[in-house]
Amino acid sequence: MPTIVEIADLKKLAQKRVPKMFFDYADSGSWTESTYRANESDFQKIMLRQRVAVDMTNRNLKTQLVGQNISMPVAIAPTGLAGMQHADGEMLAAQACEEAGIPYTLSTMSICSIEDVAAATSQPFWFQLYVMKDRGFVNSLIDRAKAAGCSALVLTFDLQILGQRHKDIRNQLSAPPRLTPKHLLQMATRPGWCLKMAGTKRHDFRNIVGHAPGVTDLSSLGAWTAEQFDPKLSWEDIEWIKERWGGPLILKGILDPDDAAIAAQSGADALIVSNHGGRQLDGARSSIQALPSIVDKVGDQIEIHLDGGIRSGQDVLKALCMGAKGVYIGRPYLYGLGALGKPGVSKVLEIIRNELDITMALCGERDVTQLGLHNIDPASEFIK
Ligand SMILES: Cc1cc2nc3c(=O)[nH]c(=O)nc-3n(C[C@H](O)[C@H](O)[C@H](O)COP(=O)(O)O)c2cc1C
Ligand SMILES: O=C(O)C(=O)c1ccccc1
Repeated sequence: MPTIVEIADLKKLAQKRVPKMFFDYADSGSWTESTYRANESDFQKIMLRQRVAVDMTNRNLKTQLVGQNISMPVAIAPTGLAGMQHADGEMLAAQACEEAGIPYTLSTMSICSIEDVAAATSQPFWFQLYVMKDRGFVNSLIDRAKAAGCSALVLTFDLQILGQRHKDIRNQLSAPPRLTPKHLLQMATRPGWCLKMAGTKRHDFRNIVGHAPGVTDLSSLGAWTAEQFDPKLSWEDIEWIKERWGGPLILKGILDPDDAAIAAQSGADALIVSNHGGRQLDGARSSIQALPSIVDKVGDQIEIHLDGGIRSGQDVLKALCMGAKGVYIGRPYLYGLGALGKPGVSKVLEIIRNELDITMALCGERDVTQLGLHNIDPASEFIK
């Protein structure tokens, strides 16, 4: 077993353990992947101010997101097909989050169902909603999330149609799902993964299979989902969703200050500055570059979260200094899951927590809620 020091170590291990088409699915962005790369590399353009001779005892990482107490300002981002990185992936990741005291967000496109994850945990988790054309089905998802005790709804606004994903197309990982000889070969070279998958009944999109009309197997599921994402989704839809849901609502996928201004008036409790991890509009700016103009415009009106490119506790700190109240991690937790299952996700959270704590102390700060632009070197890019 290699020594695991940073997130990149878990990524290497996941690549060895997860069949290629599923590792690539998690690891890729859309088209040329320039936005995906910028999400990560733009964090390097921000420099921190080193301060010394400050009392570093009694440091605090605890904070709140949408009024809920959490042990550090980090949540798990919703990711479809997480259960393909590791058998029962969604249940295991939710358990790791529960132990770490941070929110887990379950994707609409999950392998395990809302009810599976509720049965595997004892603390509320968050649910991410995709608005489908079949509004009856959307209503039933909202009702099921409520019944399962979910404590926030994350409404994704940046996937009315799917971005162009070249790696998925090359790997033939597209609707309708079909196993090719190449897929079988990729799985055969990952026997540990196969054994665990053979040991679980949860192989399909259980939020959908058995709940959506006419979806009975993988092939009818592919046809149904391919035509279900709603190209007519609009700001007006927030109203009926908010009313039916009745709890904290978080709007995900805002990158432009003009959209942020509308989002701030929409009745949502928070927005997530996000480009879907560089998986939708390739060529859009990175999340961290987009953050300052959105904070400027609506920071006093709505709680602002961010995701995209967070690969360390230091990245978390930079996002907080620039005005995000909390961040989400997508790929890092998927790497942990693919590498080691639940202990891998716990390890990711432990690494990030430790890096955040040490970086904060070396910046001369003791409380994560007190970070701000005063901790950023004014010579950094994206800083006015
Ligand atoms: C494999 C994968 C699947 C994803 N599926 C969803 C999804 O089902 N719903 C959603 O709102 N976002 C989805 N996203 C986007 C993430 O929620 C998040 O915005 C992104 O991963 C953040 O960037 P990061 O991976 O660099 O942390 C997905 C991302 C990945 C990598
Ligand atoms: O892959 C994604 O980013 C995503 O959001 C998604 C969309 C449709 C099915 C599964 C995942």
